[in-house]
Amino acid sequence: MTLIKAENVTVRHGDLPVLARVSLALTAGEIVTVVGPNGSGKSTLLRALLGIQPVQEGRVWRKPQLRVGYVPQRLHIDPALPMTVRRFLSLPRRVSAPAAQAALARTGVGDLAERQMTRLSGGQFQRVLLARALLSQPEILVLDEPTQGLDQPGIAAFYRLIEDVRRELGCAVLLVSHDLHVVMSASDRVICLNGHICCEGAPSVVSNAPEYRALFGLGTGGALALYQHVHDHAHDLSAGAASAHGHPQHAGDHPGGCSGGRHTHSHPEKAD
Ligand SMILES: Nc1ncnc2c1ncn2[C@@H]1O[C@H](COP(=O)(O)OP(=O)(O)OP(=O)(O)O)[C@@H](O)[C@H]1O
Repeated sequence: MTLIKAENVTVRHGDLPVLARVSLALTAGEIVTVVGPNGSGKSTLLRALLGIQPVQEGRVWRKPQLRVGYVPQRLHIDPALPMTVRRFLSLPRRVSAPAAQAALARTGVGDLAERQMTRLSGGQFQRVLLARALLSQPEILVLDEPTQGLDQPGIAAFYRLIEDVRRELGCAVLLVSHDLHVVMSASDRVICLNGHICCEGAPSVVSNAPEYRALFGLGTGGALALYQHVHDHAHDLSAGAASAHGHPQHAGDHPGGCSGGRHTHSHPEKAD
């Protein structure tokens, strides 16, 4: 079932073109990650899909009465304003104590209900935000860089939590992330954005796409190999062998950036 669909969406901030003719569809239950350089329009895309960012061209369709849990990229809590975690969960809508406690327990911070928001660590803060997003029983969780500021173990733990939540609730997850190697292990689908969709598809396909490599380089490709490359086949390095792995959708006629250049089928090895 399709939850959100964008067709040829173009967004400008004033004169600045930010998104050009972006089309995508999000399906129930899938984990989709948007990757791309700083300023490539990731947050703008999420906001456009949620209907909080006007689009200049194209259209966005959302399933009627779609329940969304959204964690924005930035959430400023005034340090001068005392606010417990429990109270934070009741903003803007009041929730019952058992519902709040269940959400906190689900995200692993059940003991923090009375803690001041400003006293939380980065990882605890993100888990509280996720707990708040879960209160609406979302059909889709939309998370904008949910692991910013976390260390590597914290990032990995957070992604495991998201996968658990997805499995239990059956919700879709759309997230923006710069944690490329974790993204590749945890996503069903990756969308590589740079003002337009450069490439998209299964992680194994995108990480080998020239457009992706043009943006993120081969260094990341090496790290990705640890996660996603199951080496269960013999290599035929002759011309044309590349097609055996499938290639992502290309959106080759977009303006600005993401030129893939020459396509060589580089093939990272599994480190075993
Ligand atoms: N409200 C706004 N008004 C004007 N320009 C904006 C606004 N929001 C974003 N922009 C510009 O739009 C472009 C895309 O911003 P966006 O936040 O969507 O990128 P991003 O890919 O999420 O970046 P990052 O990875 O740094 O978070 C940037 O050039 C940004 O400066």
